[in-house]
Amino acid sequence: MAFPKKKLQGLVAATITPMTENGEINFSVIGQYVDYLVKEQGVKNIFVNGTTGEGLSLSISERCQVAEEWVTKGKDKLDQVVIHVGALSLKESQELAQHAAEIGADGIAVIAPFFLKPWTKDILINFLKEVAAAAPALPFYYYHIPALTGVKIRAEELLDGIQDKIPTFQGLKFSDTDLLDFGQCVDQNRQQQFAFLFGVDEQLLSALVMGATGAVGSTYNYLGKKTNQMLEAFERKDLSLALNYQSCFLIYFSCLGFGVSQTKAIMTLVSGIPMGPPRLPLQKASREFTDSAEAKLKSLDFLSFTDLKDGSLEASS
Ligand SMILES: CC(=O)N[C@@H]([C@@H](O)[C@H](O)[C@H](O)CO)[C@@H](O)CC(=O)C(=O)O
Repeated sequence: MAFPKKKLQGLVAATITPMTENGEINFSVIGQYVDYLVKEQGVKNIFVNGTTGEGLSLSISERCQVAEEWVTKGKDKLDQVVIHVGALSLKESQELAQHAAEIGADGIAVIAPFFLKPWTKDILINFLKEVAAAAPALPFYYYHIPALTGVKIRAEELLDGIQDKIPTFQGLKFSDTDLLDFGQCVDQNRQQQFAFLFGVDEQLLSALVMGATGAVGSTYNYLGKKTNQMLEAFERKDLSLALNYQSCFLIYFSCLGFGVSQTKAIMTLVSGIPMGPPRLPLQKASREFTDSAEAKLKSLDFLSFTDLKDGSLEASS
């Protein structure tokens, strides 16, 4: 096994899947999207076909095509492309994992199956192990998102001895607000070189304090540059500056809303790249939402939003 590649750390954008107004995938803007992330947001790692990417709402063939497009367009531009391959069917998950390996992805991630659910740690591990075995040369990440899967097995419990069962296990994507569970994951695995990637963007600063080594999230598509400034402030131990950032994020952006539909609308406004509507059962963000988001972003003078270096995150207008 050619492990480890470079450890996955820093910001990882959970990519949106751009769609046309007819609900087809709009592959034509993915190249532009890669350039936007790298050049405008300073984000060089991506997480494809996850929650934000509506991975579970795409067909298997679409998921493969989307993964392939990101890997192809990201070549020599992105550092790491991790593909989410979780599915209700073990066979489909394995197929996606194999495909990710064939196209040269840098890692795979899997959520717990959420219809017929694994009720114990051992059952969940067995499922994950079978998926990981389909791509034995790829780093494997467990994607913990209990609010959406309904699988409440604590991540700390799952991680206990996981590498004995899944030798390719490289880290955890933790999309939950239980910072005690997250902190225990970090604390009890200090000897391992696992990646601890936090997935609740509005709580990232708290997770950094608990030992997060990186973050995966939807907002890094359009707030990557600002969040990188927060990471730098944290690194320099300038906590008041870092806190300024996180508070600003909460005050100014929480009111816009963070669902996939809203994320698509905000990303379209901020990047100028059309993300289109989400696929059913999600609904397109309302006109009222888009208008008020646009007004809000303008009032914040978003793109020239006061930089962290002056210690203030007040809107510049
Ligand atoms: C439930 C959800 O979508 N959570 C997002 C967050 O980035 C979330 O959008 C953000 O914290 C704002 O609430 C990520 O954890 C999901 C994610 O990384 C993904 O798209 O796979």
